[in-house]
Amino acid sequence: MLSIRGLGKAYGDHQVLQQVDMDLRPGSIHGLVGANGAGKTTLLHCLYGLLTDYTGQIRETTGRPIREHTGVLPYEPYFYPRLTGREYLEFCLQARGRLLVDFSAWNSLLELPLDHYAEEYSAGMKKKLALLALLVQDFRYLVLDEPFNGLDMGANLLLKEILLRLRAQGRGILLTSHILGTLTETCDEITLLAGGTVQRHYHAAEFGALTTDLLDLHYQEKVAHLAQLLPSSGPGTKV
Ligand SMILES: Nc1ncnc2c1ncn2[C@@H]1O[C@H](COP(=O)(O)OP(=O)(O)OP(=O)(O)O)[C@@H](O)[C@H]1O
Repeated sequence: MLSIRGLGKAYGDHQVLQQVDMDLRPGSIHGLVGANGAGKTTLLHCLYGLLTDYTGQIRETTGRPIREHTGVLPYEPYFYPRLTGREYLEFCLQARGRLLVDFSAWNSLLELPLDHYAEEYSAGMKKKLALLALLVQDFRYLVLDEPFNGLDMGANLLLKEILLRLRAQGRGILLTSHILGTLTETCDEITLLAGGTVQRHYHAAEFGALTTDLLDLHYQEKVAHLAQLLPSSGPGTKV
């Protein structure tokens, strides 16, 4: 299990995370939600070791090195210029000292033009390529930053199915998303980050409360304010 205890991270004077506790269990899908700027990506970067200047403790409870056993899907995957999709996949495997594999079976699902330059892919295709690089490797944990974002509807459904099957195989998956329905359909538990800390952990039976908690009083105040800015009987309203 990946265990996060008392995690704190600041950028200069800006304390983004404080006293965050969270677990990622093998064989489970854990969603991380929170408003823009709540610190979700920062938490994922601490977990994977892309950021190291944090306080608190992040460890794999059986002592496995986290990086070696964890695959990460960044929010905006980066691709080197002049590298085809296939070369990118080969690069990912070689960088981890893994044997090259045949990508065709997986790619028959994602249907990418692997011999074209990756930097020329559309945003959704880039996300699929970065996903493909994870799927052809055998990770115990997957950390996915907005994996559904940018994918077409078919790919979204397929990704949901892939995640459920990876979970059934015992993988632990941590993902962020702003699409509540997708999260509640796939996750076993969801953590809500607010004000830099965990506002609440929800188990599946409690997901109903999540919508209410997200659309809190603050949101109701904004809707009331919007009604003043855009009154229903505006200048263009026919009478
Ligand atoms: N490299 C950085 N330097 C300074 N501040 C940063 C840096 N990266 C993020 N931040 C700040 O940290 C806070 C949390 O950012 P983060 O990207 O973790 O949020 P998030 O929850 O992933 O947001 P979103 O839902 O918009 O993706 C924000 O206030 C952001 O401005």
